Amino acid sequence: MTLVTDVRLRRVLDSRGNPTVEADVLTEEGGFGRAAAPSGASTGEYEAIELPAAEAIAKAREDAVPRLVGEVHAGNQREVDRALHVADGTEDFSGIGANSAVAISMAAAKAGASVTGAPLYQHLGGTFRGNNYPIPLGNVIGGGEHAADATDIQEFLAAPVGAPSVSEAIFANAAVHGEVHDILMERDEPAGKGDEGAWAPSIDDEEAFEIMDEATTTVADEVGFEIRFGLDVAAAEMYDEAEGGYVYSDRVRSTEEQVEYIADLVAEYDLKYVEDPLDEDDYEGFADLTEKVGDRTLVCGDDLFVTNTDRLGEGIQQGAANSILIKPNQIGTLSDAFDAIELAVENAYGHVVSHRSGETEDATIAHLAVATDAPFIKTGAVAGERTAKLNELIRIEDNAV
Ligand SMILES: C=C(OP(=O)(O)O)C(=O)O
Ligand SMILES: [Mg+2]
Repeated sequence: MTLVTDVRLRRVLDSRGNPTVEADVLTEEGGFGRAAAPSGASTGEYEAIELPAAEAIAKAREDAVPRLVGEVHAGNQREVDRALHVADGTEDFSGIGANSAVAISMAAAKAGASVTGAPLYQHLGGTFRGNNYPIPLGNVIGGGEHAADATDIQEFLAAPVGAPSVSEAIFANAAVHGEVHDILMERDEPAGKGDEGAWAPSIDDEEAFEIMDEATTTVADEVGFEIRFGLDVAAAEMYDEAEGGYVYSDRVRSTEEQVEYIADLVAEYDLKYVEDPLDEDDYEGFADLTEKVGDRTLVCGDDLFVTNTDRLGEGIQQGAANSILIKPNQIGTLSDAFDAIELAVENAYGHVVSHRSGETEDATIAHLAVATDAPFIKTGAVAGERTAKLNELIRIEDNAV
C-alpha cells in the first residue's frame, strides 16, 4: 500500500487535436503513474459524462484531489475509485467529469504498480496473467461518425483469429490495412483516413464488404493463418424512429429488416464479430439477432451496455448480445470496468477491451486486456495513438514491460 501524496492534472492533446485530461499520481516510496482520458465521437446515450477538459480539471482539483492526497493508497484501486465516486457525488460522473475520473483512476493503478515493480497487467490481474493474449480487431475501413462521405457502417475490422501470437496478429492487421489501400488504388478509389486511422473511401458498404473479403483472404494466404473480419455497425447513430428505422445512404431498414440484413451478412461473409448492430435501446432486437447468429459470431454491445453492470445485467436477462465492449471512460473508473468484466465472465459473455476514436499515447487498455484474459481487444490497426497500444501488447508478450 502506498499513500497518494500528489495528484496533478493538465490538458493535453488527443488524436483529434482536442484537449483531454492527463493525470499524474505520485505516492510515498516514489510511486508514479500517468494516464490520459480518451474521448468518443459515436458516444452512447448512457455513458458517463465527459466535461470540457478545463472544467473537468477544475472540478477534480476542487472536489477530488483533497479526497485523494494523503487519504487513499494507490495500490488499493477500490479505495481510490470509491473516493472518486464520493468526490463526484452523481450517478454519471457529471460532477468531476468521467474524463478526470478515468485519468486519475488509471494513473493511480500505474502508480501502485510502479511501487511493487510489477507490470501493470500483473498488478491488475495477478501473477498468473500474461500467458493469454487478446486477438486484436483492426479497423481498416471506416465511416459513420468517424469520417465524412464514407461507409454507413462505422468500422470494418480485420480479425486474425488464427494468428499464433499477438505480434503476428498485429502485423497481419497492418498488412490487411496496406492491402485495402492497394485494392482501393486498383479500383481508382482514393481514400483519406478516418479518426482511427482506417481508410475512409467514398464507397458504399457493399463495396467495402467485397474489399474486406479480398484483403483478408489475400493476407491470410500470405501469412498462413485464418483472418476473418467483423463490423462495428454503430447502429444507434443510424436509428431514427421518425424515419422508420435505420437510415442508410440508399434506404431505410425497419428493425426486422435490420436483423435480417445483419444475419445475412454474418452468413455471407462468415463474420466473426458484430458490434452494435441495433439501436442502444433495443434489447429485444439484440436478443433476436443473438438467437439467430450468436452461435457463430460475437454479437457485442457497446452503446447498448456502455460498460455498465446494470445495463449488462438487463442484457443478460434478455439474452441480448453475447459479449460486451469495455471502455473504461464510459463508466469512469477501472473498478467499475472490472465489475462489468466480472459480470460478463460469470455469465459466459465475452469481453472486448476497446479504445475510443479520440485517443492519446496512453496504453493502459493493453494491460487491462491482458490482466483480464480478454479474448479480443479493439484498438485500431495503424496510427501512433493506436500503435501505442499494439506495440505495448508486443512488449508484454516479449516480457519487456
Ligand atoms: C471506438 C468507437 O468509437 P467512439 O470512441 O467514437 O465511440 C466505437 O464506437 O466502438
Ligand atoms: Mg462501437
